[in-house]
Amino acid sequence: MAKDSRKLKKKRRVSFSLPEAEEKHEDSPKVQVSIHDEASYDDEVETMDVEGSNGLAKTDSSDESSDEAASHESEAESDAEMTAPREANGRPKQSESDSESASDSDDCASNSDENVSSSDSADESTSEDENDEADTPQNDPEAGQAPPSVSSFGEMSLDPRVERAIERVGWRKPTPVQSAVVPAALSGRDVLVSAPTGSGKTGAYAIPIVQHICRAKSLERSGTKVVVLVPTRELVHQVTGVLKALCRYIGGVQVAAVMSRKKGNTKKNQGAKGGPAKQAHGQQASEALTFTQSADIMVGTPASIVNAAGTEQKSALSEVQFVVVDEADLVLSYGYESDAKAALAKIPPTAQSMLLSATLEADGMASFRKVVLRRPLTIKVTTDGDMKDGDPTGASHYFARLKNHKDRYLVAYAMLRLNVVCGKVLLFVNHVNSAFRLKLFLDQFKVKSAVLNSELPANSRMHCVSQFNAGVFDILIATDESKDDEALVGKKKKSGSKKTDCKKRKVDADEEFGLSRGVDFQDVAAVFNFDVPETVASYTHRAGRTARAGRSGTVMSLVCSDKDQSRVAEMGRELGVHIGPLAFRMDQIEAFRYRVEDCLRMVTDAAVNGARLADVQREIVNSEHLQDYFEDNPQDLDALRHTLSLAKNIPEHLAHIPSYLLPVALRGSVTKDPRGSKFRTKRKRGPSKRSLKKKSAGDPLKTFSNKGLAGSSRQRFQERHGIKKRQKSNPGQMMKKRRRVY
Ligand SMILES: Nc1ncnc2c1ncn2[C@@H]1O[C@H](COP(=O)(O)OP(=O)(O)OP(=O)(O)O)[C@@H](O)[C@H]1O
Repeated sequence: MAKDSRKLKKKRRVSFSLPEAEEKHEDSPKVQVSIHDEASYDDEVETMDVEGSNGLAKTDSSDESSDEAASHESEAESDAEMTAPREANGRPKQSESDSESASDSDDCASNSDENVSSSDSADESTSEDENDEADTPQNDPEAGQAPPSVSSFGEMSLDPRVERAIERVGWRKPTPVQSAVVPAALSGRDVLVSAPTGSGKTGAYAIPIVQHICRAKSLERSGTKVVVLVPTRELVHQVTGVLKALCRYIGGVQVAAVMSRKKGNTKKNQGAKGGPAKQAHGQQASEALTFTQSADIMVGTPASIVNAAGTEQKSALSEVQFVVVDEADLVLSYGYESDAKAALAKIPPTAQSMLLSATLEADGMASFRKVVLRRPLTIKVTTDGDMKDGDPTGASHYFARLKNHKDRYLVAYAMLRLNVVCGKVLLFVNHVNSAFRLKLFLDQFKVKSAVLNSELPANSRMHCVSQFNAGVFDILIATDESKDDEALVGKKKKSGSKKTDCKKRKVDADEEFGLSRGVDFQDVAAVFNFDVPETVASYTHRAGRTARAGRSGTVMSLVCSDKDQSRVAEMGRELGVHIGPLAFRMDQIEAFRYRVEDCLRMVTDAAVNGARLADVQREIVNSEHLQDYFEDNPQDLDALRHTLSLAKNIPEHLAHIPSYLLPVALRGSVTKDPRGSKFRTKRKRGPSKRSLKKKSAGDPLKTFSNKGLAGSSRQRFQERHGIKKRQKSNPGQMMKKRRRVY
């Protein structure tokens, strides 16, 4: 029967052309959205092709008049939509235990037996709550069908306040994933979404959530209505921000970032007060728990949601109607598993669910979707292979094969200090120590960078991300510790040892830390895998921090062994992405090896530990919690400040680069002042006439100065004002000239 139904799969293709203004990539790759409807008897697959890289803001509003009519029609119906979270066919989902008992027969979710069994439980539930029944879309005979995708926000029949908020956020057109997912979610269907990193998945679930809240508010329902589960605190903060922005015009909506204190994490969560997180949420970690009791929307990690739910029988989550699991493959597997299960168990089984990730194929997904979703619409956004190098995000992938680990620092020096790479750069390492080693190394060349790692309090981490996004500094070194666990766990999973997986996760410093997953770093020009990631998922999510929202970007992996190289190649194959060798001549930067290795020698283990300590001390000095203490004990504050000032004592001379060391290809591209600060951009205006005169009189061995980024504007300035490039006074050349003349 199941086989027969699979044969009935239909394919529909809809093409959208893209508005010129939004076009960011030169080539116009196709984004394919496929919708697989498990509830449909026909097991229908609907496929749409959308032109445009990453699909961001790239749909058009063709056939506007008919769309408008449809929109008005659906506006009239909208009151009857989006309220009670139910199955599309009007049947509530089975409870977890039910679903477990049914799971044997669930292997093929499209099988018709399952439809029948669900239908029985639906009848029971509808009689239980007649108010809900009146609001559900399930009375609509069409509700079981996959709703058609739309090409504009206007066609989504959204509340005008939500539309206004979307406009305010600056989203002009839905991304392909939003075009397909929002109507499906608004129709009351459970949805399983797989779409590339940076494709706008947050909006795809945030819009239906906010629309749902609008409706619930008008019915004056109290209690928490929506729960969003994410794996890390960074994402809690980010997603809360998006939801708050979309709720901007809806009065009295409370969006709570649930940042509970966890065993062993208390100090971290108590960290620096007054950072952006505090300003954004107005609550401290401990207070958030009380606040969330009445919040309409709760965003949290599985553990924090479990804490917030409390232990009483009628938990704070008993009224939840809508549950979203972002980064679902991670949240529903490995070390998060037990907390996620506990959190979902507290949510009524009738709640509508959405599961999303860029890497949904990961192990363990199949079993969890049975727990969370009932006959969902599976929406997958991919490219058709026309995309540059096959990467759905539009990033270019390279690897640089190096002889040894030290060479990575030489390459980092060339890339960052010699401006081979311009713009914001994200460097991923696998361990905290490696991160500080790299930072101390760059510090010596006065290249400004920051380290983000699990040792920092959550507020400080978020502050750091927002500073990076604001362009206060351009280079961020991120530890991607979570990937180790994933890799380890993945390996162990294969060998079937589940218990060790959970244990491994529990010994982590802050298991709710993670930067490669979901964090919306803005305008990252390049991602460097300074340490090669262990898993394909880790590679995908790291790479996904660049080339977001339709932009371009570069991903570069520094590989130092055959093993690393074959692992990177393997990852490329699995992802369907071409990871090519970087055309980079090491001999061109050999001249810097001596100073690079010299600096590396200075970055001893003691220095690394000192830097880690200094980081913590800085947090203490800035902590608002300790302000009272410092007022009573100023000598302690002075002592800490003194220690910190010593840590900054870095010799000046290495920041300068003698021009004779520079490879010819890079001459003119290196600035006097190292990159890394937004203040550097002041120099882009080019030198003044006075400084030009001064520099032109310099000797040939003088420190390389004020060229490169600034030099190009200098050239433009010179060309515009007819200033001739002065010949360098090379005594040897002068002699030749003289000989020629005489
Ligand atoms: N409709 C839209 N138009 C323009 N920009 C958008 C739209 N929707 C989302 N964006 C922007 O695209 C960027 C990426 O969005 P988002 O963080 O939701 O991606 P994602 O798919 O969740 O990525 P990841 O898998 O890494 O979590 C964000 O900066 C967001 O503001």
